[in-house]
Amino acid sequence: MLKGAVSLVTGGASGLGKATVEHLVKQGSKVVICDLPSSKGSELSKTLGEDKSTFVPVNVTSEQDVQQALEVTKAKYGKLNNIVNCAGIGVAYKTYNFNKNRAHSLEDFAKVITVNTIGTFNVIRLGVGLIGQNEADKDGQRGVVVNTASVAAYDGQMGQVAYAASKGGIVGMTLPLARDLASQGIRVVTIAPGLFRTPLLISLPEKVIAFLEKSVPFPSRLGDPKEYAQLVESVIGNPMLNGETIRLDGALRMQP
Ligand SMILES: CC(=O)CC(=O)SCCNC(=O)CCNC(=O)[C@H](O)C(C)(C)COP(=O)(O)OP(=O)(O)OC[C@H]1O[C@@H](n2cnc3c(N)ncnc32)[C@H](O)[C@@H]1OP(=O)(O)O
Ligand SMILES: NC(=O)C1=CN([C@@H]2O[C@H](COP(=O)(O)OP(=O)(O)OC[C@H]3O[C@@H](n4cnc5c(N)ncnc54)[C@H](O)[C@@H]3O)[C@@H](O)[C@H]2O)C=CC1
Repeated sequence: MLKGAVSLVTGGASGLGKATVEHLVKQGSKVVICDLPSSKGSELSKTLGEDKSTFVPVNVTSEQDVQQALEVTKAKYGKLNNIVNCAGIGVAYKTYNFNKNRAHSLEDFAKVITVNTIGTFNVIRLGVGLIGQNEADKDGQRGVVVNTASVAAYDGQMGQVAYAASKGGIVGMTLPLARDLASQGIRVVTIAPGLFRTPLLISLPEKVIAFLEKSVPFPSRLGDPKEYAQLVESVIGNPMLNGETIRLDGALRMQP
């Protein structure tokens, strides 16, 4: 399924995106790594081999950047089969800080929605144009889009109002996207990870990580980003998975 395929991974220079890039390359896909210019995407591509992977500096919120990445994809590999949206950010502020009489800044809220929700949609709306040019396989399929939400879309903790809203937006757009793109044989599936050992997660205070880790019923540990990449492969490989969000969380339900 992945042998000979071409995949574009946003946020591909770190954490879940990086593990996905490495896994897809191992399975025989060419991969376009899209991440911020400041990221380590270029080094990653060199390590994996520049024939198998290409880094394109991309801010997912920019139409021009995403178009540029699609042009590079077409010029270098001739087609696009899969998009995996991993780029994302978070902030941790309560809705109102009653100690300082200060409301959550609207700028912070908007920033998270812009990168996580609008950025994800921006990449999909432009990228499916290229996927749609593929010849359909015998099942009528032309390609697959995999998004990354979070369990915070369902049980966001205090201080996660912006992040949870941004991820809820991704969960909410999954079915209408799948419906919009069905006529072209493009599937859309979202993964809602629990807690994975990535630079984003380990930037939380150690105490918080230890508490969160213990709250995962089984296995009671942080997930390995490779386990996320393994699910991406399964989603791409299973033609009946569509329009759905899958929790990947060891049965975690986060506490308030
Ligand atoms: C990554 C994934 O996808 C998976 C996950 O979800 S993993 C789970 C991640 N969970 C989180 O990140 C939890 C986020 N929440 C928190 O960290 C905390 O609830 C919190 C920091 C937001 C508040 O902590 P707290 O100690 O209960 O609140 P509080 O004492 O009111 O605020 C602590 C500090 O937060 C900041 N703060 C809180 N509310 C704020 C606001 N509305 N505006 C600006 N700053 C604020 C301030 O710096 C404040 O310090 P001061 O009191 O000195 O001003
Ligand atoms: N680590 C975890 O436990 C969980 C992570 N997630 C989600 O998984 C995704 C990946 O997260 P991690 O790998 O943990 O984080 P990470 O911080 O390791 O990687 C995120 C990558 O996205 C890139 N990025 C950020 N803003 C961007 C933008 N505007 N344009 C292009 N690239 C941008 C960053 O440069 C970084 O390389 C995020 O969407 C995150 O919200 C969801 C649930 C749990």
